Amino acid sequence: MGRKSKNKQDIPLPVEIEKNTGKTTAALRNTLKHIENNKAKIRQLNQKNKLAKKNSIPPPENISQKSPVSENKKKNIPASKRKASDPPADSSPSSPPTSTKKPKSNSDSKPKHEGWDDPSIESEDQQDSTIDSEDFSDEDSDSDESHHSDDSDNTAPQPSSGKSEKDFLFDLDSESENFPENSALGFDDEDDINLADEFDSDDDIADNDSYDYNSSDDEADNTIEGMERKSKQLLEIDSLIESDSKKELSEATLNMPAVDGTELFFLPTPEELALESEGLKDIKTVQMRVQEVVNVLNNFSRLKNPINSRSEYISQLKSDLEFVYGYNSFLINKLFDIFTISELLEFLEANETPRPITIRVNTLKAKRKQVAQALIKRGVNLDVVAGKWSKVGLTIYESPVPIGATPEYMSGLYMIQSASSFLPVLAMNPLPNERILDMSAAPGGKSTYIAALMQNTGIVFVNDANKDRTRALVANIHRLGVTNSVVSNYDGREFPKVMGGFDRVLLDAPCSGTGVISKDPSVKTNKSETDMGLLTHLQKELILSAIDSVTSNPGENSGVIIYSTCSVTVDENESVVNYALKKRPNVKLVSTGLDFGKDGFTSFCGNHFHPSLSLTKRFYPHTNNMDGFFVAKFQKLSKKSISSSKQSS
Ligand SMILES: C[S@@+](CC[C@H](N)C(=O)[O-])C[C@H]1O[C@@H](n2cnc3c(N)ncnc32)[C@H](O)[C@@H]1O
Repeated sequence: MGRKSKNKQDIPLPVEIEKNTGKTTAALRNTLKHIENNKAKIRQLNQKNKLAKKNSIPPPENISQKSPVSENKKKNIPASKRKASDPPADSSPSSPPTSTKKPKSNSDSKPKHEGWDDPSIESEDQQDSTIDSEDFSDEDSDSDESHHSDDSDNTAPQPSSGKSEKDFLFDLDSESENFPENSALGFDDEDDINLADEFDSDDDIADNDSYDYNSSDDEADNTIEGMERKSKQLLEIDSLIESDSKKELSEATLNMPAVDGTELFFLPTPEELALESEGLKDIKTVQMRVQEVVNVLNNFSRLKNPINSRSEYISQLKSDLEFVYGYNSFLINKLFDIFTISELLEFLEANETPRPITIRVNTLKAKRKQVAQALIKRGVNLDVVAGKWSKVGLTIYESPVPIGATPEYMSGLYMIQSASSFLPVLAMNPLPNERILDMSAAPGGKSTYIAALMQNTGIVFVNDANKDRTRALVANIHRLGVTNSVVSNYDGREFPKVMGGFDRVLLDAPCSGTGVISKDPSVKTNKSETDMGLLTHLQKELILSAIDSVTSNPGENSGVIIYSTCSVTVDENESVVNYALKKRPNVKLVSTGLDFGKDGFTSFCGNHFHPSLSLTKRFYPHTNNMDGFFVAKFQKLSKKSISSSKQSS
């Protein structure tokens, strides 16, 4: 992972550069140094060649095409786009050697990282090249100068000694043929290394390449084959220089300071990522990287680096979050769309710790105070549910006895139920003597609450498509003393054909469970795009059935449909509700009456929902310390109000 340090430059930069682009100077300095090392080696060979060679044999025309130098010039590659190994456009045998410390023209750019298109960086590059030419004096300048004249144009070079551009290809001659036998670059003797710091600009690559165009080793080397071979070697050297330079540039940038001098963070290199993908991934390192990347993304204009784009940081963050928290990329992407980065981290963290256990006192059998006292006597540490929004909830902090096996539990004085699952029932506001449907009811936490609020009057149809789950439903109904319920086992989509005319319907829909990950961590990985598609399709069908099951001529306070999920995804919530609004113009959204939680999205990822979606509510583990939940409340319009609204429009 890339760490960073303060800029240790000892050469004062012009104020503008320090302020705006000083961050790249260290990188460029290192890159230049590297290039100069290589150039020094090339130059040394040329000098050896010069001594050894007397004759000049002009090369055949076609061979020049293979030179990277002439290739770039032919293509007229702008300086700012050239690679580290490319010579500047004005580099030619007639260019002045940088050892003269002559300020370079703007076109005389340093090697640049591809994609650095920030103008501020470019200007720094230019500045830096001047600094570097002072930094790294060229003791060979005399000999070099004899081959150059001042050249500020960007056109094809004109050799001062009357040789054509093609001639510049033949400067390494016989010694260059020995490269492969030595080190990676073909140079390994110590003298070469000592020469490394003597050159001052990448112009010299071209200069050196073209240096000894007169030389020839022997006749064989002046054949087309020999020249081609040499050309090939040049290309290989160029490519080695380029790859090494890029690597060094990337390493050097790790030491760059931010604009304001604070430390910069850089993403891992491809090599580091490759190691990680082979299993060498350390959780602590990745956790630290998550923090660093979040910090950069939250202060991007200040802490951005010139190498990586915002989307690269984000994709690294996503992959790191998947690793640290164990999510699949499908879900991480979904969550990224919902939350800001900081909020996402809070959400993911909250999912790592269980929510407090809550119980709902069954008011059909007891009062909250009685249950609280009975449990306290058993050593249970509890309190009323925070926020005063519930009169029946107790939060259990600690219990020396299993809270699902106390005599109070067995006798139906309470139900173990997450605080968030009280909410749809409160929003529904069931009244005594009503006719109510709980379309997907098992195991019955909400339906038994509905029955309690109705004081066991009226009738509650409790339905679930899963027969096995209806057993738990029946057991809870018995335990809690519910006597106004009928249990059924239909696919909810069969309503209202099975029966209709309800005052209120609850659709606590089957969902992905992304709000209850702390209870069921398998949710982190068990859903794919396809699963989500199938699920939302079912949810849409069920909500239309729920709407259609409500009486078509409701009273002013009835005709209510509650849609809820224990998921936080927009696909399962706002999108489903918006779909229902479109498909059923006889319903509207009304306030849930819940005065906390976040308003639902009215637009999301470029999609615009009906503005009334703001009346829906979202609840999150990290903000409400309860399971993630979504609640929407529809009201069916009476025939009368539909016809009057038609008339007015
Ligand atoms: C979130 S759970 C309901 C929890 C319940 N409301 C409670 O408070 O205890 C969703 C339920 O929907 C049921 N279900 C799934 N598909 C269904 C369908 N097509 N029709 C009716 N119920 C369905 C599942 O069996 C599951 O019990």
